[in-house]
Amino acid sequence: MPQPQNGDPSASHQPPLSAHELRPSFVRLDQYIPDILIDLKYAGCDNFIGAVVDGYQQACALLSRPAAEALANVAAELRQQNLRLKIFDAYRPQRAVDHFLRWASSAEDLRTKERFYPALEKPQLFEQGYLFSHSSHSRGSTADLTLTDNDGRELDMGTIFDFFGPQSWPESADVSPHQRANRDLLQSVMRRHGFTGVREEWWHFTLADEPYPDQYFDFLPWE
Ligand SMILES: C[C@@H](N)C(=O)N[C@H](C)C(=O)O
Ligand SMILES: [Zn+2]
Repeated sequence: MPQPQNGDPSASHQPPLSAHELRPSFVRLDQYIPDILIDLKYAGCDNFIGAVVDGYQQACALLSRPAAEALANVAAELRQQNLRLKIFDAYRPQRAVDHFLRWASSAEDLRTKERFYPALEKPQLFEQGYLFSHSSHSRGSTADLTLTDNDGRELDMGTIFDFFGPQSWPESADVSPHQRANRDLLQSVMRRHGFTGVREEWWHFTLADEPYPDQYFDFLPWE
C-alpha cells in the first residue's frame, strides 16, 4: 500500500474548520480571475483514473483566497505577454485522494496505464512521488496548471498533464528547446508570485505561504 505522505495531518492540533466557516476563506477561480481557463480533469473521464473522481461531481475550481490572489497576479503578468492560465486541478477534497488510493490498490484496472504511467506499476506512483495519501491539494493552496496562448491553445510542455514518469520532471533533459523554454516560463512566473513547484511534475504548484499548512479538508466546493 502507498506509504509516503505529503504532510502529516495528525500533526495539526487545531479543530477542523467546517465548510461554512471556510467559505469566506476560499474563492472560485472562474469568478476571481476573468480570463482564466478551467479544465478540471478529475471532473471528467480523461484522467489517470479513467472516471469522474469522488468530490468532482461538479466542476468547481476553488482555492484559498491568498492562493487565488497570487494566481491573479500570475495571470496579470501573463496577460502582458498574451498568455493565459489553464487550471487542471485546484482544491481537492480528501475523498478524491481516497478514490486515488482505492484505484491504486486494484491491480486489475490497468485501462489508463498506457496513456498515463506506461513505465510504472501502481504502487510506484506513490513510492516515486507522483501521488500521496494526503495531498497538498487538500490544503487548498495548490493548483495543477499550464499556460495557453490568448486563444486558449496550450503551450507545449513536453508531456500531457498527469503523465507519471521522468519526462514530466520540470528539469527533465528529455524535452525540446521549445518545451524547455515553455517549462522555464511557467516555473519562473509561478515562483515570482510566491509558488513553489515539485521535482516530479511540471504542472504542480503550492503557495509557499499557504494559510492552512496542517489541514487536509474534505468539504465539497459547491456546498
Ligand atoms: C495527481 C497529480 N495531479 C498530483 O497532484 N500529484 C501530487 C503529488 C499530489 O497528489 O499531491
Ligand atoms: Zn498537483
